Amino acid sequence: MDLTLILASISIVLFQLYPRDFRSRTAIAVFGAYLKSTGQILSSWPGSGLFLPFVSVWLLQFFLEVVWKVVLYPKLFSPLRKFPGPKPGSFFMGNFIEIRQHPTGVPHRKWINSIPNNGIIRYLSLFNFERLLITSPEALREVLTTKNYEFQKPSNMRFNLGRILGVGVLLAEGEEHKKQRRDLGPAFKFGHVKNLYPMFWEKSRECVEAMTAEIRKNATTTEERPNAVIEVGSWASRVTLDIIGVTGLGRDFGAIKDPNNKLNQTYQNIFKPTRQGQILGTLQIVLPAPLLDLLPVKRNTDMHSAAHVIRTTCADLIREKKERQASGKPMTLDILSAALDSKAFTDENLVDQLMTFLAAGHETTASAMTWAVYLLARHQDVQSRLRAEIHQHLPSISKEGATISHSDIDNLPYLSAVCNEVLRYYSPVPLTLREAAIDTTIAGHRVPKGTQIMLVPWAVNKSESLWGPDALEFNPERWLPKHPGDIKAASGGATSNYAYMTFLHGPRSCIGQQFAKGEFACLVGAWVGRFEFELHNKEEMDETKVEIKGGITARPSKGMYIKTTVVEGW
Ligand code: HEM
Repeated sequence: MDLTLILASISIVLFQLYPRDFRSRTAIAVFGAYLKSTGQILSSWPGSGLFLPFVSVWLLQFFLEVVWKVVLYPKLFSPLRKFPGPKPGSFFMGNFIEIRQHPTGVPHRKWINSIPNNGIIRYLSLFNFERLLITSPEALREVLTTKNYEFQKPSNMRFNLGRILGVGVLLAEGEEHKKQRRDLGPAFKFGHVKNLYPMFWEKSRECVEAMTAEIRKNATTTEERPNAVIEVGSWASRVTLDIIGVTGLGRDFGAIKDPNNKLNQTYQNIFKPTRQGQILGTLQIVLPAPLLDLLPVKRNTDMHSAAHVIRTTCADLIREKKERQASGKPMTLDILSAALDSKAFTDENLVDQLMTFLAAGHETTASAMTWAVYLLARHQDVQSRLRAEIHQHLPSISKEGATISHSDIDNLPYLSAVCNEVLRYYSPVPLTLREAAIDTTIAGHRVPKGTQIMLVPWAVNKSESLWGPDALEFNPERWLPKHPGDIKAASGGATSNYAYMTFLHGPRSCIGQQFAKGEFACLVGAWVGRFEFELHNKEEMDETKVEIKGGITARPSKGMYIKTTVVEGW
């Protein structure tokens, strides 16, 4: 038999066994070149050197691999073909074009509500790479809880996030993750978080006072009450950065006072959507992220210098805190102090943990605040009712020194309902992914190692089969008990807790969930108590007119401009 044919057959087998192994392809090419040089194969080919045969065999394998992976496997052989899914829009690019044309998670939402399925929808990404969208509580429970460690974060995601968020608990896997989660647990327990509410409130107060001052300064109208158009997203980022600074790390970054604060600017730059960022993100579907990171382009240079600023800030914070500890001064109530007390982390690892808390703990809540203001501006009735509750039950924010406790905030039913509904409707993290670390099953179906699993809060949180026919409506009422003992209200009337994916579930759910909910409620309470919000751009009453940037968190790509009026006397 022709040896070329044998080589090609071996290649196909190896491609299946080692889909990403360039070494096997190279080894076969070397072997092929050797056989050619000894005259055993391709003897009619011109030239006697090794280079040309090596390149030819290498390219032949590459070509076969492409044909196998892009056409034959996904279209004819994959065991995942049995799952229902959207019709591919393109022969080579599957559903990728539709995904690119819409904000992250929006096509998935359409599919979840239009494609009958039993918990899994399959679609195709660029070059027909397969993706499984998990849709039912049973399948979500398996991926997130019972088989949690069988589904890990893909390596490109780990690399990308690791640059800015550090390799802390968010990116650890397996036993290492279990240990880190256990050691950090006490700092995030409600028993600790509830003591942070007065600090959340004090920072919220500082923020509304600074916003009020800016509105009064810019109010040019002759209207009775001072108002101005402000970009709420940047205020949200500044206040949440200061809150995580004080309550998480024991340092006031001063971003509310100074919009040009270096750390704030650094985060703004890296979370800003850029064309280069998008192109690099797309290339990662086919190329390893560490390779792309070597390209000398502006996006990479920006990311490297941002990582340096963030890492240095965190290392300084740890040094200061340790000096304080050594000098016997009383320690503050923050998460870093709790982590130091646990003595479970090396300084280097603590830097990574802090980087995680800083980014994961402020961009997410800032996104939630931006969407809260947008939704309240669109729903004036909800806004007025919420303000009435706040004015009736919370102390005036003008009173310096007046403080609140966790129960003052958590006992306001309408505030809780509005916050839950905002977090359901515009989940700050629209989509996250996992990869099957071993051959496994979901809902009894075989899922091969390496399969990409999509967890999409923007789809599941609005699934009509889980939330009912009004899933796509903003309706805080769903979180209020309809009658005494109505326990379904606690899950917004959904059929399962897994319908609410904002913080995920299971061992890898958001460790900062209680923190985030308390902080968010304090901020919403303070902002809505002090301001009335109206859309500046009336076109945005139609939510499809708000351009949304993709990325780790979802935010309006051009900012959220809101006519903000000061409510006097509170
Ligand atoms: C509204 C605000 C927030 C939302 C919507 C949110 C959402 C999430 C989500 C969806 C994850 C899982 C990501 C994944 O595994 O792919 C996560 C993980 C995490 N979040 Fe949050 N988060 C919020 C606020 C916070 C805050 C305030 C902190 C810290 C103070 C925090 C710290 C973390 C950490 C450390 C993890 C990793 C947990 C682990 O893997 O064990 N988050 N968050």
